[in-house]
Amino acid sequence: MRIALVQVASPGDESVADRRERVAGLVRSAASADLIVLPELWAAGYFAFDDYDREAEPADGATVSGLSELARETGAYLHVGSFVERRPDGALRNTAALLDPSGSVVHSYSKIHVFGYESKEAQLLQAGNRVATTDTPFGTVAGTTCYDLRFPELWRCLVDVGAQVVIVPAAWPAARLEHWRLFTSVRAVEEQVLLIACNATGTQAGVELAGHSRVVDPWGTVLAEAGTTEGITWCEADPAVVPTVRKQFPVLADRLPTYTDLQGADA
Ligand SMILES: O=C(O)CCC(=O)C(=O)O
Repeated sequence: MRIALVQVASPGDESVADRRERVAGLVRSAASADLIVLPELWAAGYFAFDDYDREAEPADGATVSGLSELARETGAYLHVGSFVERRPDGALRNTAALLDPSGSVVHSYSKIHVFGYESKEAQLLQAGNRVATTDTPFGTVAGTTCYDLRFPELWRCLVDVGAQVVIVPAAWPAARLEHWRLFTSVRAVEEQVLLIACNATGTQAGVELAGHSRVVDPWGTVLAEAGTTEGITWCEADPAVVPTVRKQFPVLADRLPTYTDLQGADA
């Protein structure tokens, strides 16, 4: 499969309408991909906390409907990154969606671990509380978002529900680039998944984003890694690598049924 990671900058002096048009151009130039992936909250800008309420949209709002047309036009699976979703009850969430080539939403995920360190996300957004998978021609796909990378329990849960490919939109700061590299590699190896992570780049509200979008296979091979500029990073990946590695090195099968029994006194 041919993957296009579309690394986007969201400068504060650009209107959201202009950004949507610019990103549409980038997505069009990735039309030969089987899967196109965008970063976390690229339209509003992750660090533009004061704009979240104004830019919030319903699940079928400007981000999903605009990109749904582009999925049809390009004939690719298109991961919209994430957007500030206004739920029917008024709550706001950081929601990601995957569109199939007909433009239909086939997977959606609201970020479970909202981020509170030097971030207002945890104050402003409601945490999601569900994981799910969807079957695609390139395997069983699940999503998580950015900070979720730090929580192995969540990633194990994705494996338990059948994930083979995990798509991760992010707005990970440059200050912790080495953590980004470590976690994307470790989660791919630990969970034996094909991990496709698209990060934001540029500077937002004085915070420099790391870029370095990555694709890592279950053996830990980095199939692609972007630099820090905005644009498309291409990657060829063979989704069969997941069942192959899981069969040849069946570490997931060696998990104990439960680990809670290990706590406390020696038995
Ligand atoms: O965990 C980190 O260091 C970055 C997390 C983050 O920026 C996010 O979740 O948007």
